[in-house]
Amino acid sequence: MGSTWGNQLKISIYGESHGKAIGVVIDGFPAGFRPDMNFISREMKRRAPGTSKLTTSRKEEDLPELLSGFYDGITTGAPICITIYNQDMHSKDYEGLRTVPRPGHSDYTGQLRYRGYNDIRGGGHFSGRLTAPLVFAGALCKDFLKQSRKITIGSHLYQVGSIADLPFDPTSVKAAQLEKLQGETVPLLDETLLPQIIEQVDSARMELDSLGGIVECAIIGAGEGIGSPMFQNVESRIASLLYGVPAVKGIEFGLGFDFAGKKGSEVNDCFMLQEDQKIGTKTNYNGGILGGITTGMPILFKTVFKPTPSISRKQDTLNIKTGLEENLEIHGRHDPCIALRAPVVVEAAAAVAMMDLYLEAYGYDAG
Ligand SMILES: Cc1cc2nc3c(=O)[nH]c(=O)nc-3n(C[C@H](O)[C@H](O)[C@H](O)COP(=O)(O)O)c2cc1C
Ligand SMILES: C=C(O[C@@H]1CC(C(=O)O)=C[C@@H](OP(=O)(O)O)[C@H]1O)C(=O)O
Repeated sequence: MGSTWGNQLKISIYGESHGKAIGVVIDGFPAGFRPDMNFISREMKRRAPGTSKLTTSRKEEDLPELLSGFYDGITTGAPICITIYNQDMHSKDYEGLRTVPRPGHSDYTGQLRYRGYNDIRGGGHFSGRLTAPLVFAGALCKDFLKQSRKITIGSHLYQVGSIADLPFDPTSVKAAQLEKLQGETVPLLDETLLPQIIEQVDSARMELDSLGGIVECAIIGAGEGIGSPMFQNVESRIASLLYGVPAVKGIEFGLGFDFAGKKGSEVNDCFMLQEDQKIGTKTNYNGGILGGITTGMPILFKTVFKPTPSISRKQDTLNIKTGLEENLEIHGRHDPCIALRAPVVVEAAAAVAMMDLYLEAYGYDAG
């Protein structure tokens, strides 16, 4: 069951991009919680496709229908099941891709794995569309974590193509800053970069091409002492969810790959007593995690999204029936830069992971 994840809180994502519906079953969510449905619908809108020329032109409302797990707007403790009906499918765009697979997408490997029975339309279950139910689960968890533990999760576009934003300050990210970013269509720390970003993404699109990008995410208020060695550590819980998101090709915590060129004396986070008399560290190169367990400092990580594989430019591929190389021109509706829609998806993955860790640490009836 590749689409089920979790220990205390289990999520199971179902559906295909051009099937009737997509959705999620969430098992283990605490009873007695009244979610803020306006907040959840705002989060769904942050991810939804078809909102500008910088996204795929497929138009979906992404309105979740609540099928179970709520009574009078309050969670009952029973499994929560939500469905999002697909509305705007152009399945003709995908004819022929079984024989002539798209470079960089799942057409070829999906067939290998499922002996040709996979639904290839719109990428089927491999589609980025399956992040809509993940965002629902994430929004529910984010709301719970905020209300019951004052845990805040937010992110910004750290890089789009060749344009780099400022990084978060690793020792002093603030809840208000993260909440402000959640309200932005293109969340940036240096907002003056927005026109350049729009121009770069649009020119990639005009050149029938696509761009990659990096999302930097921060979790604050998670507290200290959460997580367990070795395989239930905070990094692996967050990363295992994020690697389930299509187009994610790398994640780094704290200084990440830049640790390689540093000396221990430069990057050991020295302990100190903070203003509130809590133990903290003077720096936060480890991104708030030591030994897989939270230190109490902000948790920080970056996630890289590859450039959208479906580009309109003519590409080489193989006709897997004839064994002959062919040219492929993709005529469909695709994101010129997945990273632009990804911040809310990254935050959702972080929220589900933190909720699972939180229930593990504090018990099922916590909150
Ligand atoms: C929010 C989101 C939107 C995406 N939009 C597209 C798209 O429009 N066209 C496309 O080819 N891939 C898109 N992708 C990425 C593909 O689904 C992904 O590259 C493909 O399933 C292969 O998986 P992999 O890149 O993880 O190897 C999107 C991914 C996400 C998360
Ligand atoms: C529908 C969404 O994005 C889709 C993700 C996607 C892919 O290959 O991942 C390919 C496109 O699908 P279609 O050809 O059906 O328009 C995107 O539009 C969504 O994010 O909700």
